[in-house]
Amino acid sequence: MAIVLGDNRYGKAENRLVRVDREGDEHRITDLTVSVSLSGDMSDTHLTGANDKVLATDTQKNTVFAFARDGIGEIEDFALRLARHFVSTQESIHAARVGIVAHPWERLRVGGRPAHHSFARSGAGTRTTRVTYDGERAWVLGGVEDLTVLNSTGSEFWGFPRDEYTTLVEVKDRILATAVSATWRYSVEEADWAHAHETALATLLDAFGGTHSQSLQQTLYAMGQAVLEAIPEIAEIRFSLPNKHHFLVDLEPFGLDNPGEVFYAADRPYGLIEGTVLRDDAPPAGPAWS
Ligand SMILES: O=c1[nH]c(=O)c2[nH]c(=O)[nH]c2[nH]1
Repeated sequence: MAIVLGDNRYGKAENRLVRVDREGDEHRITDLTVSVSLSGDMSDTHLTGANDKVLATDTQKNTVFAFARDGIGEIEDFALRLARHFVSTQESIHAARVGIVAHPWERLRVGGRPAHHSFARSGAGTRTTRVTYDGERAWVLGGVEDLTVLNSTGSEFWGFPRDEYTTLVEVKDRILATAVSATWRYSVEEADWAHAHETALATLLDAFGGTHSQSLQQTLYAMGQAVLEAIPEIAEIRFSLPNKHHFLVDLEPFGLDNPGEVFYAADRPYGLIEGTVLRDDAPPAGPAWS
């Protein structure tokens, strides 16, 4: 028996980067969390402690900030620039993964007008990307996290199996709420990323609101199908959807009825509905998800 080094990668995770772009008095904020992860010829550092092939994670962090000096642009492009840089400048680095989460800020209104330099953190979903580059080609993921949505009707759940442990009552009208985490895989290395993201987001929301749902699973598929139909450059989309249960409160002990108006919004446990929707002729994902 021999013991060998398996897969490994290393990098600087969660670099918090804020850039202010100024056009006269008017400012724009880009607020990112950037994670870098590199892999390659890293046997020596693990086996002998020789670090001559290890681009320090501190250098990786500095590179993120230095690259931001000349502008960030779309997060997908920023991630591509960084990933290509690490692989093309360091012989020992064979692959780079750069993940970015963009934290949204909304311009405040001050004195009834859009403020020049005042913002509030907005809560409507967080844009994400992850780029993997192997020296030859790049794989680009886009996505959204924490997009909390709710339908106050138009949702049913019934017809499920009943066994000795089943207490859930069948319903033809319920609240359906979730915090959408979706990650989609582009089949291209270049695109109008901003437009694709906006379209994906608008399509997701439209499908969520527009689907009369028999289950969150059905809504998941409807959202995925709509995104793939709307954006030819997206090959595959993966969802993680917590079912944010809203239970009708029993008001009978207080001598009151509850005609579907008062709910307890449960925190946990929650159903977790996960699934992938993809084109049957989708190109191979390569290392995109790994
Ligand atoms: O949309 C739903 N899917 C389920 O699988 C499920 N299971 C459950 O208890 N409630 C729900 N709702």
